[in-house]
Amino acid sequence: MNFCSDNVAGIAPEILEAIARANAGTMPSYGGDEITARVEKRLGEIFEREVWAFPVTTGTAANALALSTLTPPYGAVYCHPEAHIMVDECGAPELYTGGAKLVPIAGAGGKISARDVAETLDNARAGDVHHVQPAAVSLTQASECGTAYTVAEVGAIAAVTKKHGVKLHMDGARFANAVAHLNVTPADITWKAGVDVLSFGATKNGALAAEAVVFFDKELAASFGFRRKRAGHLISKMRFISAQLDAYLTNDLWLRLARHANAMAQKLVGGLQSVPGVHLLYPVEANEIFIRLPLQTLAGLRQAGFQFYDWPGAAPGTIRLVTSFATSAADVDAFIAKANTLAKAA
Ligand SMILES: Cc1ncc(COP(=O)(O)O)c(C=O)c1O
Ligand SMILES: C[C@@H](O)[C@H](N)C(=O)O
Repeated sequence: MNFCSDNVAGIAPEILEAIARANAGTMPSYGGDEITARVEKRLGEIFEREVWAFPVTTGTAANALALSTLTPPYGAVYCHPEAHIMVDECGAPELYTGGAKLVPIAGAGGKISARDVAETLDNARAGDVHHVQPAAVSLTQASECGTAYTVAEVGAIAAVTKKHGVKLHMDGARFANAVAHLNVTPADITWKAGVDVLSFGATKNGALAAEAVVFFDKELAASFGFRRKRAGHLISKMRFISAQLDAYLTNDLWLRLARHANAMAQKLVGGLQSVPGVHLLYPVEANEIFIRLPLQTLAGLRQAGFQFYDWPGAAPGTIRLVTSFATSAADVDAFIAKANTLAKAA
């Protein structure tokens, strides 16, 4: 069983069927099709307001291109040191913004605080020609540590960014998992709290390759289509990306898939509490678990065929376990049973 990432899971059957259904006949290309139009309308319904939505095929493209609308090339984009845009996008944000600087703001559990954002922006040397200029803050929801920002936390950060004339981006590669955990409305945790643009993720939660950059500000959205095309991310047969999002957003499939992934993570972390030598690093508020286990136990789990990442930069024995819509209760029970057997035998 593979707990490396939700990226290792397949495609939710409803989404695969939607792709096949979209394969009937011809449709206008480059997003001119009816499915793409329907997706933007559906996102408006879900977010309870008009939105400007642009499908892309990767979360990295969603993040980097979204940020390119928020900052000049001499700008500063503030994010957590473990943010995906900082650590795992190979310079795409820097490339597509024309060179903006990613500036880390530390914070516990993968989250940054309004207080630290305020202190950073208060001391950012705005107007000083020798310094990058504050332009955007990026939050990851759910975070790279498997935690979720509350509505109040997002709102407090947004109050600071707005005071400083700085935009607020949300990396929502696992947005569904956060919404499912928090039990809030998509509107409350985004634009109503002050978010300007959301990378709305679907790939990790059952899509083949589908994300949507969702703008809550028409002016910010105005240049995105050109930036997407220039980056080579305007998909000619867009209907097949949009069909994934259409199915994802139908009958709350996106939330049902995320709820299952989150429930499996809760089952897993609940079962692991009894394993001798286990140490949980962060609260489990989505579908990612960060734990430390004895190295011998980890070796035995790998020998038994379980797959998971050693977490880079963390203490020896620290691993990440990620559940998905496809994780079964039997998968979870097997991991817990094996971990217990190995730890007790050590
Ligand atoms: C938090 C987060 N943001 C963005 C991404 C980027 O997604 P992609 O790998 O599709 O570029 C990932 C990838 O898993 C991620 O974990
Ligand atoms: C790159 C890797 O971290 C990926 N974003 C994941 O969460 O699995």
